[in-house]
Amino acid sequence: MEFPLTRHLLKAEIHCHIEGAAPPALAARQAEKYGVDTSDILREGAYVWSDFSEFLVCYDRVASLFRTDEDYALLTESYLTELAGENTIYSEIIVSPDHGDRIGLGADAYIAGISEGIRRAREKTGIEARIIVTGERHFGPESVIAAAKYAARGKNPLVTGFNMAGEERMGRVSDYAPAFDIAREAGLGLTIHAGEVCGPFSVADALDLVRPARIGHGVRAVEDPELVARLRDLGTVLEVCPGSNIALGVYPDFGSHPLRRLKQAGVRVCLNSDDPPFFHTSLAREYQIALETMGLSEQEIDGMTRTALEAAFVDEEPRGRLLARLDEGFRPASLG
Ligand SMILES: Nc1ncnc2[nH]cnc12
Ligand SMILES: [Zn+2]
Repeated sequence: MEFPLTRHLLKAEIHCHIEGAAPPALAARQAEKYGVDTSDILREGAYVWSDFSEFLVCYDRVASLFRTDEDYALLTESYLTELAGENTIYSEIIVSPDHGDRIGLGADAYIAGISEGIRRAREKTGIEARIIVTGERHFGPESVIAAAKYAARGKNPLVTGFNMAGEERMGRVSDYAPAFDIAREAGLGLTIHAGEVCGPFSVADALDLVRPARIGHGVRAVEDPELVARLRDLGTVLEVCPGSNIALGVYPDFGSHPLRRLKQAGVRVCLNSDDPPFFHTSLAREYQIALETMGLSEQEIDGMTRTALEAAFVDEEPRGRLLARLDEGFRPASLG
């Protein structure tokens, strides 16, 4: 789908799960290739799930359809090429070594395939990308700690950050804090899914125990004004994914989504797609909704792109180049 109103704006995102970027048509081809019955999760060209728990099951099933390094190279290359076609200059991809292990590919080959996809897309389009290793909370603290140890080995220079995704209602952040200690010690950037399904306590726990530079979602912090002030004062960046929040029923519609309120309260926020085809969205659609439905100006949207690049887990040299591109690239539609 085309989103012409924000076509001219340069874009960046720092929160997209690689398997969550798989278009249903590609997942169907993968299922055919490996002889897997997906009739319960894939119907009429769309993923089938009805709530957050079912979404996570569906996600893990789709992940299991990608089984070789080349499968992952193709998925990554096609996602980034599509993003570049929407004027995106930077993307951070969230990857889970557990998925590589679960299909018997192994984490090294899994990440090598994703890195190859990044290389191919960059060569074709110039898009820059980095990899954020994530632990999956519903696989338990041991697996999240193992993911952190894996990321901390620092074998691949494209791996620049550590995250925790998955079932936010499982356990407390304190159970998983040792994983973040390992990642911090290794110099990785830290971000954590919090305040998406659970309320402000989850964001407060993350700030207390993980001290992340960024939080995945974090939107439910809006329910606690003191927490909002704390996020503002700390300068913590919220990786906001409005389309995901609406699809998962965190908010009933874009009119009630707190992105604008958080931004007006001085919290640093940026736009992200999360798992675009699962939520019938794309980064371009998120930009268009921010403009058309949430009433943000082009300047404000461009400011969020700047925030994403400022908060990106990338070295200063490429960051400088990306920010310079953004500065050169900004032309409000009204100026033609
Ligand atoms: N929105 C989301 N929340 C938590 N874990 C996820 N994994 C993929 N998408 C996710
Ligand atoms: Zn996410």
